[in-house]
Amino acid sequence: MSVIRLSFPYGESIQWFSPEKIDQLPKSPLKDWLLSKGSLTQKLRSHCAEFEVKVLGEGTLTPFSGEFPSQTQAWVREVLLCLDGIPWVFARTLIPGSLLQQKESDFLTLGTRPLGELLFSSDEFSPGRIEVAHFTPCHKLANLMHSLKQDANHELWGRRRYFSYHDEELIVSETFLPAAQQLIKN
Ligand SMILES: C=C(O[C@@H]1C=C(C(=O)O)C=C[C@H]1O)C(=O)O
Repeated sequence: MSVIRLSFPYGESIQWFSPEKIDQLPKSPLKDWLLSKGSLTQKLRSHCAEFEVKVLGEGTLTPFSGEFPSQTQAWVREVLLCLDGIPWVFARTLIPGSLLQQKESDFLTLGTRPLGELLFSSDEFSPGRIEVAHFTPCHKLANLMHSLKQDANHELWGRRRYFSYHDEELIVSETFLPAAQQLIKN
């Protein structure tokens, strides 16, 4: 894992669309996973005996252009969500400094606890709109797939959710890795 941490951040600039703008969403059940409103952590936990959050890295970075237009810097957390040792989801969360300051200890001490436990444990955060992306990973995300022995040429489906906290907003993107897409299909 330490080698993997060296390449943080893995995220890449992706084109996100609101679901109704995508003419070909995947069939269910993958479509249901992409559009599900509750905690992804909870959903994932019900599909495995052992759930683990592997933190790839955290830090203050410049968002990609178009990723968080109102922010020049954001606190970024990238993790792998693993089910029975198999990485199912690459998640990338962006939190603006103004929100981080208000909940600093919560976010900075998360460690390997899932972010969902924080976002869904109180009504302080409200889940908002969902966007969807369909892409083939390139650069470091492709290398990460390769290091995880998953097909780096496999087209991936991801979703991006906005959570509001008073008048602030954070963004959580979750990409379903090839292993997950295979297992969800069955
Ligand atoms: C937002 C949630 O938290 C999950 C956990 C994350 C983390 O620990 O960084 C990131 C994305 C989510 O899949 C959720 O459970 O829905």
